[in-house]
Amino acid sequence: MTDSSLGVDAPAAPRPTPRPAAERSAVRSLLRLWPYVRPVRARLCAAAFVAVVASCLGLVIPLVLKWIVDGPVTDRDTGGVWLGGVLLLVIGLVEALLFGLRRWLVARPLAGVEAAMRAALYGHLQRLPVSFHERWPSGQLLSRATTDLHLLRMFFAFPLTFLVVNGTTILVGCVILLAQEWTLGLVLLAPVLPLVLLCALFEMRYAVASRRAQDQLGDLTTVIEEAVLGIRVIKGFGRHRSQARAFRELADRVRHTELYKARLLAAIWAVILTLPELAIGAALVLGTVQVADGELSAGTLVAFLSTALALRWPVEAMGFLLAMSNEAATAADRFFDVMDEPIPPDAPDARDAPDALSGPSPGGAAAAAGRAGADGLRFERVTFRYPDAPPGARPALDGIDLHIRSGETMALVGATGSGKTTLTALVPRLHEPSGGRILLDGADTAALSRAALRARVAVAFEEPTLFSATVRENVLMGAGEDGGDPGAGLERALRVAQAADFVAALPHGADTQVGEQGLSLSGGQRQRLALARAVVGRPRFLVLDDPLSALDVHTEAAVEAALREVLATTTALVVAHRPSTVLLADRVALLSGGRITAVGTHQELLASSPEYVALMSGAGTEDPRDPQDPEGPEGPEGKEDGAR
Ligand SMILES: Nc1ncnc2c1ncn2[C@@H]1O[C@H](COP(=O)(O)OP(=O)(O)OP(=O)(O)O)[C@@H](O)[C@H]1O
Repeated sequence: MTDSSLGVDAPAAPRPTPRPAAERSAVRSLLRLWPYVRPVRARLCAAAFVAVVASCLGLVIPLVLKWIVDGPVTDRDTGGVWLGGVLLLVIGLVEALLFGLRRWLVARPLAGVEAAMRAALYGHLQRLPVSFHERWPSGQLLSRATTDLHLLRMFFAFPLTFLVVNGTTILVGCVILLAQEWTLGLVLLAPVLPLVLLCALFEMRYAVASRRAQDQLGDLTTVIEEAVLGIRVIKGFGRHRSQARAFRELADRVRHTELYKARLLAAIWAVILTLPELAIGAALVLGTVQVADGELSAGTLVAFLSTALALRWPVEAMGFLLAMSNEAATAADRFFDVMDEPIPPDAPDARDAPDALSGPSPGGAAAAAGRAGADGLRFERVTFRYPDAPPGARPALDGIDLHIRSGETMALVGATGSGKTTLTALVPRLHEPSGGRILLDGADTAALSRAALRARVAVAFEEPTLFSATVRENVLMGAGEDGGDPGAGLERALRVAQAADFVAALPHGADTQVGEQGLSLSGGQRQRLALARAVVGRPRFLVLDDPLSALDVHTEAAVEAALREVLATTTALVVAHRPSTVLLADRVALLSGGRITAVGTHQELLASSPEYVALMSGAGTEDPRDPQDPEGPEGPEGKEDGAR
């Protein structure tokens, strides 16, 4: 996610580069949507058929007119004229009814198609790895899930049908025109070739502009979203003016692109309107001369011109239909940009695969922690490099060897940027190690399905995220499916996290809606709820990334006292910055420059590691490594090797 909350220059958020226009085919892009349209194909075809019939019925009107003019009018037959009038009325009514039927046929199924595509996109986004979400601006994803899918529904409902309907109507109309008087017909058809060429040129240019506009709209969505989420920072630093300027610049870019699109559309529309009008004018002059020479009946000329005029709307609408189809093709490309992102392969589900961790449910963690053969959490030569790290930079984690015995609590201590958060994120496989392996009770995490892994490992991050749901729902998110009595679990978790009192004081207790990101709660309250979520499922392995950083000293002491009870029955890795948190642990691992440089009890490290002493006294807070330096400050041999 980009941080442009305080941006002054309205930087365009990074986004995947679209394919060059030459490689792109609007038809190919739209054809990829077939699997989603397939279930409603019968309805769509029926709707298109009904619309074709309705539209072609409109072409019968000139033929009736010809009959009225050459027949009853010439013969001064009033009854015949009335009959013709009634016939025209009936044809008009049937046409209107058929168009209404078309709309009814597509409305509901297409809402279903849009919902199915949105569900597929959402499901895919949930399964994509964290590295994808770090790379993609959230606004780009939001605009794909909303604006682009809406454009696609509009395309199925309107342009898709009417490209077929209008195409068929124009074809049938041309046959009627040629059949009535082929010389006049040819005059009318003269602009077809230049029109087709101009439309192709328009299509190419409009496709590029339309992609640009939709991407810029995504960037704008990102800025709006960040401005809303970061409203406190913006107000706090008085940056609303620069923020508004940044927004205006981006909005201006969108406006320019939209104006360019409008100019393109106006140009093609002018051509589409003018050329056929000129042709109709020429045919009118030629036809009148023919009628005057007696080569053509007046009725035929009336019918001919009425047919030509009836074809005006189908021809004129082509410009809009092509523009809308192009926007839909762009929306399809943007949809598939996300859907084509590969989901990392997962091991078979624990139910199907032999699972080295099979045994008690998460609720039986106590037994598991102490049971014979349980090996705890083991890192073996684990290396991790962020995909977007500068080339030549040292990996964030480098050859980590660490063993947390079953039932043990290990504190992870290190300067800012030393890799603590990265290491904790590898356990639930939020990132995949670049090398080495991580074992849970002897089972390689890479061989476990993500579902099985996450049922056993619970995490609480320093930055606690709460969802717009009740306290109960937020906390029970951490309970397994088979987590026993959720009420009792919730109570216990809230008690451990010292959250029971403030939750009871909320207007509806645990059923209080905590709002988007829990903004109505204090940082410490949110952190305690996140901690409750981590412990509610009685996980066998607990990973806590500095979970008490936002608490005051008294609350922290109370949480620690209650947390001891939980930690006694689980295998835990706890990132700690303060001595009070470190004291929760049996042993401490010191992480420095992405390497474990010492392991021991708090007292042992105080006696043996000056870096640890500095960290605990608050003196050393910044990791000394230079990300560009491949060997780090002490070179490859310079570290104490006390990891095992
Ligand atoms: N998404 C990322 N892409 C590239 N590099 C990253 C990314 N996230 C973190 N890093 C880098 O990896 C290193 C370790 O970061 P990490 O967040 O694990 O440190 P930390 O020890 O948890 O720091 P802190 O105590 O401040 O939370 C840092 O140099 C950081 O700049």
